[in-house]
Amino acid sequence: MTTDAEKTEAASTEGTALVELDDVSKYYGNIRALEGVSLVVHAGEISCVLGDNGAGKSTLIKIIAGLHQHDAGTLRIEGEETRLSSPREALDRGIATVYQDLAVVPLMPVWRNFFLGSEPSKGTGPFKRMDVEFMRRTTHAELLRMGIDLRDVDQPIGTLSGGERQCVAIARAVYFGAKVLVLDEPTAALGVKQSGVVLKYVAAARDAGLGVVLITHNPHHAYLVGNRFVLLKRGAMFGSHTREEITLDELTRQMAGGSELDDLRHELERTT
Ligand SMILES: Nc1ncnc2c1ncn2[C@@H]1O[C@H](COP(=O)(O)OP(=O)(O)OP(=O)(O)O)[C@@H](O)[C@H]1O
Repeated sequence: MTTDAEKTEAASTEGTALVELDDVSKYYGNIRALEGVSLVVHAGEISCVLGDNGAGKSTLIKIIAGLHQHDAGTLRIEGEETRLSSPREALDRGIATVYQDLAVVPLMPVWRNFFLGSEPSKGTGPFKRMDVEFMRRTTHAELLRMGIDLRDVDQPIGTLSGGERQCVAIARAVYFGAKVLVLDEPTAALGVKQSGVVLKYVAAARDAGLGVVLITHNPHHAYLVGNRFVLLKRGAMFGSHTREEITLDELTRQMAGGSELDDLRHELERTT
């Protein structure tokens, strides 16, 4: 029997990838942050990047988000080879990044955070004629569309749980037209229940046709929603699998597989 994830993958892989990293490397001086890393992100799919501390996950995000440029290899966006020179350029090309420490203003209402940067007082872009009631209604409706019924959008966003704040940030990116969502450890600081809420929300964004890059160190979270899995360690890729190619047990084993022993050996070699 074909699962929903398999059907989504079969349909989406027919088109050009939204984002593709091919054999990408990045160095900070002598430090190898990434070497020979490849990743593909299709519409309607979640590509997970797994790795422990120092694996190169943040560096990979920064290349896709326009904060850093790669030193070697190729970045393609919708088939076109490119280098992103700023976060603004990444956003303009439909790539929205939601960082773990969300850029929200805790004392501002949820709806104001949702529309931050596009309020009527600033008169920017197509939103200059928006009124407050419209923004309140839209914030509520957009969250509800993805399965979150937030009754009071006037409450300060700081009163929401970490998981709910993540969902508001994701809903905002979707509403403002992102094609690709890059999520930096969205469940890292959350308990099981809140992680479930966020992962369900991420899957809803995927099902709405977005391509998602999910950065995580948790193979269970990745496997619950992911279509592809790239495994990083000390900047190098040590595995790249589609969902059909790997079981959760195998993914967990590969992530845990001798990692402590490897790290100890690495430290020993470095210091002797
Ligand atoms: N600006 C920088 N200058 C020098 N070295 C850096 C810089 N940023 C990252 N590094 C190094 O590059 C490597 C990869 O770091 P990166 O932050 O991308 O890993 P990570 O997987 O995100 O780690 P973590 O989960 O701990 O945040 C590490 O060895 C790190 O020390």
